[in-house]
Amino acid sequence: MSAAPPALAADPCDAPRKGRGLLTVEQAQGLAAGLADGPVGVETLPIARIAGRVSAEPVTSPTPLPPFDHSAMDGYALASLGPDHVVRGRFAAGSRGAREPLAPGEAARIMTGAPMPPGAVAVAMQERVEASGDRIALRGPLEAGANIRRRGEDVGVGDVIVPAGVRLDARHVAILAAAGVSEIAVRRRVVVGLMSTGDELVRPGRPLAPGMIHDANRPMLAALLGAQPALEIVDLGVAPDDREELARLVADAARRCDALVTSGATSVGEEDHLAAAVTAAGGRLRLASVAIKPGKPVVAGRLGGATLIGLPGNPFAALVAWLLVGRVALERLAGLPPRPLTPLAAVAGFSQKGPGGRTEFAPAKLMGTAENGLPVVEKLGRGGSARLAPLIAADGLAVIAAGVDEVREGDPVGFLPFEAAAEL
Ligand SMILES: Nc1nc2c(c(=O)[nH]1)N[C@H]1C(S)=C(S)[C@@H](COP(=O)(O)OP(=O)(O)OC[C@H]3O[C@@H](n4cnc5c(N)ncnc54)[C@H](O)[C@@H]3O)O[C@H]1N2
Ligand code: MOO
Repeated sequence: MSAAPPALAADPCDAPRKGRGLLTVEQAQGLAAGLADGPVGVETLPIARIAGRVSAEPVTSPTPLPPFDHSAMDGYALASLGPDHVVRGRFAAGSRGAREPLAPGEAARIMTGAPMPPGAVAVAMQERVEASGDRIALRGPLEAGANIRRRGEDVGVGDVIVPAGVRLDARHVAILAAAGVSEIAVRRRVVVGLMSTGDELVRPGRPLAPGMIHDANRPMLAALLGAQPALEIVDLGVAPDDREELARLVADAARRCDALVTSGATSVGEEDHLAAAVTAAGGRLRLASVAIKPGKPVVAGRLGGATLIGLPGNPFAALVAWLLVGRVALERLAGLPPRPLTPLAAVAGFSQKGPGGRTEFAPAKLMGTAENGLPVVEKLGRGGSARLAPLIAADGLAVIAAGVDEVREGDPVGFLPFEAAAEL
């Protein structure tokens, strides 16, 4: 976990802007999280449908696990630790167990998972026993308690088996099922509206007139977010570069969504109408310049009950701004604790001048291991926030810290694997 985000004004939109300076990533994350309206509501789901959702409350176990003392091995339950025993009785998993205790010198045939008969002090694996008729001899010494799993040794009654605010996966389903819990309270899906802005944008599949390009950002974000069960995606299409129409569209979207993620129109051009449109629709926002390269211009705001995140139009810039800043708002809405993306320590397999005041993110591949044991990162492509091809061969992003003057081969850099960024 990185340091806590800086304290925010009651309404982060009112937070003072420090001159024309860039926000650090942590400040921008604090802004995005502060704008989100707290976690969404709660619903109860059967455990078969909770994978990928977020737990809303701690779940305690109504039962001890294991529920009774039982054998961890196929073998013999022994009433004493001496070498020789007479075998009396047989217990398989699912058997109700014995009423009469074993007496010293007695043993019972027992299978893995069967309840321990009263009077038994250990289980000998059958491989460690010489059996002849109804008598067995141990091949070696055995400690008291050997191969017995005790009632409650894994989970006690009332122990928290699933904390609140975790993304649920197969592990959680397993422990809930084992404890006999069939349904739990989870956060409802966060409804996320995706909108691209720009008169030049055409849906993929349609032909391009002169000056037009295909919309890449909305399909990219839909793929990134649509795969997450904690989210419900609403495709809001492409909005034109028209202030009034954009204001109407964002106002309508804010009524239907918990979060509205747009791309384009964040910058200073004459057709960059997002800020004015949100304001005209009655929203509040902060135009932030974040110290990341690419992805610097980000709009964060609130419109009605919705959190608004406006990403830059260039697709690679939109991706980086999403991963570093926008994602944090959805984490908060989903009821997850902040999970900063922490780059892995690596060394540069390249040389370049430093990125100046912004932390640089570049498509990159891991290429072997340096003498110091750290992975070597090779940058791909020649940079550029509009280029997508270098991402295809990349395994993740090279991270070059703001303020570094020059990077030489072997210098420390960060590496952010794509897998680490795939979820909220
Ligand atoms: N004078 C300045 N110009 C620019 C600045 C600046 O500081 N001063 N910042 C540059 C940076 S950095 C970025 S990033 C972009 C951000 O621009 P916008 O967010 O306003 O985005 P647009 O102008 O609408 O588009 C930029 C670029 O991206 C293409 N685009 C937009 N949406 C999509 C989409 N859904 N799929 C694919 N491509 C998209 C658009 O056609 C433009 O080529 O501003 C710089 N300018
Ligand atoms: O930083 Mo812009 O976000 O370079 O493309």
